[in-house]
Amino acid sequence: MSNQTSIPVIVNGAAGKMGREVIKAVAAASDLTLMGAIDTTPEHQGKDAGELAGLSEPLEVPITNQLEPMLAYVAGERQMQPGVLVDFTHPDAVYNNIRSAIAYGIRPVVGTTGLSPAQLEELADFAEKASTGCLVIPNFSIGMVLLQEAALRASQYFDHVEIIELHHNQKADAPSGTAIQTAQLLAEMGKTFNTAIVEETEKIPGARGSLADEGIRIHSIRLPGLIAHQEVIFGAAGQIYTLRHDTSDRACYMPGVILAIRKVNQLKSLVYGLEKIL
Ligand SMILES: NC(=O)C1=CN([C@@H]2O[C@H](COP(=O)(O)OP(=O)(O)OC[C@H]3O[C@@H](n4cnc5c(N)ncnc54)[C@H](OP(=O)(O)O)[C@@H]3O)[C@@H](O)[C@H]2O)C=CC1
Ligand SMILES: O=C(O)C1=N[C@H](C(=O)O)C[C@H](O)C1
Repeated sequence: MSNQTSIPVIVNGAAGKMGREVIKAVAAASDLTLMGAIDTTPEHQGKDAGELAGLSEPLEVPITNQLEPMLAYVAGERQMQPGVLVDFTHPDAVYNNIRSAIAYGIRPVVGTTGLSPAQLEELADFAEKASTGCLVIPNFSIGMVLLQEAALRASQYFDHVEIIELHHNQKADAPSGTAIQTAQLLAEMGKTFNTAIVEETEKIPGARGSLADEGIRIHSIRLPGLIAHQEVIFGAAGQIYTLRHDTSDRACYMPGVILAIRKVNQLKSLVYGLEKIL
């Protein structure tokens, strides 16, 4: 692959659980070039990103905490395609990371969850004005897209639905970005779910989970031993219809991440959700 057709990629959160998977996936893709590996963890500064990710050979890309200089460096690289920032960091950091990338003309591919609706709106405005593509994808696995499609079909026939999301206990945000997106998609079907037939009293606050739009409830479970799992449970007289997705390895997200890196340069604004680019 010549430099002109190669896409330069910066991975932010490169020392994290997802970042390490992304480093391996980018290294294995012949049309992508890993230019930078950013992470704020002090003990990983200067380590080779490939070795940290478990590759047998070093990639000669050291982990650094210098995001802005790296964005500037890749933005100045005229012999390659426009650069892409893949972000798997932390809900507190992701908004500023996306703004910085767009300001440098680097296209963000964002897996980090926890952006508020107001932040997403602001970022969409910012990307639009800069005419820069940006992908925000709450879940990169094809299985989740299919689950959500099935849930939308089921919601045409069922008026009662609750979501349970189950994750490892290192997760910072709740509910998960995926559960929020699933509830949003269902709420957009134009009906109200779960009309109460009794007056409920929560004896312990939170017992009935969180209430999203259109009456949809989300329950969040955090336990060691879990990775990422979601159930959408529909109920009607005499029947229960359950949709479930289980993640057993973070490799499941990588085809979606690589597709997003390849597609984001064709966009001129912010796009939310993997289903929009399949
Ligand atoms: N969209 C999707 O399909 C998926 C999304 N996710 C989301 O991705 C995010 C990351 O998940 P995961 O990899 O499991 O988390 P990890 O905590 O394992 O990794 C995050 C890494 O980012 C580092 N970091 C934190 N803040 C910054 C910052 N400001 N700049 C650079 N690096 C930073 C962390 O360092 P330190 O630990 O020292 O803070 C850590 O090394 C979460 O929001 C998660 O919900 C996860 C899986 C799939
Ligand atoms: O933190 C995680 O692990 C995951 N986060 C994303 C989310 O919040 O939906 C995607 C997936 O569930 C894994």
